[in-house]
Amino acid sequence: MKMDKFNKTTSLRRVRQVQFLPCYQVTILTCLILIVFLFVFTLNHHSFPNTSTGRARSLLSSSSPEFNGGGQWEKLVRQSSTPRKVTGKTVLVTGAAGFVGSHCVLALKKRGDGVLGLDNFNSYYDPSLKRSRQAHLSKHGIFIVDADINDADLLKKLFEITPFTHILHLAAQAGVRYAIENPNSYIHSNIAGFVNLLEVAAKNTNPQPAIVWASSSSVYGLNTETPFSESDRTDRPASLYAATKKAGEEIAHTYNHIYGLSLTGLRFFTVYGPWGRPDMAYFFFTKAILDHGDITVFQAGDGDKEIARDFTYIDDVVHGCVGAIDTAEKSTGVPGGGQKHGPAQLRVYNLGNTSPVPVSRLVSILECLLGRSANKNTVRMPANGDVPYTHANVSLANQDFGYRPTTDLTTGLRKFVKWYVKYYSIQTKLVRY
Ligand SMILES: O=C(O)[C@H]1O[C@H](OP(=O)(O)OP(=O)(O)OC[C@H]2O[C@@H](n3ccc(=O)[nH]c3=O)[C@H](O)[C@@H]2O)[C@H](O)[C@@H](O)[C@H]1O
Repeated sequence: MKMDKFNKTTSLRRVRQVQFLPCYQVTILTCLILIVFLFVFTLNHHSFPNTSTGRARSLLSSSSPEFNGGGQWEKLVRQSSTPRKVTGKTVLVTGAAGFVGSHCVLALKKRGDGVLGLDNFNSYYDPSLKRSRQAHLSKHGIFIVDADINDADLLKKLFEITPFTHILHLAAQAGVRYAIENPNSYIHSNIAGFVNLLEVAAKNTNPQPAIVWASSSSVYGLNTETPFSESDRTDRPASLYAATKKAGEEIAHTYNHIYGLSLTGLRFFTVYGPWGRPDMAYFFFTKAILDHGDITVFQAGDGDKEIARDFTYIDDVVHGCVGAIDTAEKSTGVPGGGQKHGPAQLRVYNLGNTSPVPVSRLVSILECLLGRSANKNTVRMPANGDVPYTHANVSLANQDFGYRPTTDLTTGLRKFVKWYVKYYSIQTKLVRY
């Protein structure tokens, strides 16, 4: 390539300059290159592992407890719980691979909060569904620690790594009827697990977090006056599940009184939606209708009264959980569990839909959406802990944090069914209903 005069001269000068750079300049240049290299290397190793890489993704969705405690594990804990926004909260969500937990984790992360999940991935229902939720969340940089809320040392370790501002405690043994089969599971999770979490929050954190936790509409038990309000009596639970949730509310009062923990109980009303729980009627009714199986619809009284539930769509419940977190006041206790500085916030709210629907209507909606009839049997409600109806008055949650449910059952079930057939790869034509 012919070089013109200008280029030739310039290039010769440049070559000369390079040949005769004084030693000190070469040294400085070398140091600068090294510093840049070190900086880039460090950045790569301290930035959140790119979850698109197999190893990072596998760590984020790691199922093996041995990751609890190692350097890489600690880094995942720290990165997942670091807020993206300066004003972001740092929330520990227990039951994060559960139905309500996984939806709340995603909502908090998306708005810029730091979120760390914790879940024991038990086999109360299909653990693969929990693992799928975990994989879905890991794409958003959310780490779920595989552990049980009864593991005090693990909880203390997490608080050593991250000073969580809030705990959203959703881990529990759910399900009204299962308590007949496995009562101890309710004691393990809903009583011992809750007390363990409160013990760590009260005595092993600095500062103490504010806690929002899942109570249940079932605490209204055999009440007959509707709609149910938070000030109604709750001393007639109809199931062990309800009794453990009621006990949770009393335990919350104790830890609030002694240790100054800020505590907010949320009484969920039959929550449903995509990524839901297979142990709930709307879910297994859908499966049965698609599989041409039988479903049993309970009837109250002498088998002649409709049973109804105030079915509440998951997105409305998530808004309620976030609202409760955003209006939670700080705890007033001191590290180590000494004398609290003053009274701490203690609240309880209904999160329902304010419009109960008979179970038979739920079945009709599913039949229309799925374009198939159900093989329905109607039986008198067994003595299994179920109650004839639930109906929420939500004026308190609306007043305190703007809770306002907006999803009717047909709309919500349409979204659920759409998710269901996709998740389970079912080839069926859904009806626009
Ligand atoms: O509000 C709550 O706090 C609870 O809500 C949910 O309990 P439930 O309201 O009982 O929901 P779900 O099992 O879907 O039964 C729905 C209806 O179908 C009736 N039902 C049930 C089974 C059946 O075979 N036939 C039937 O008619 C049954 O009698 C009921 O009337 C959560 O599981 C629980 O963890 C808790 O969160």
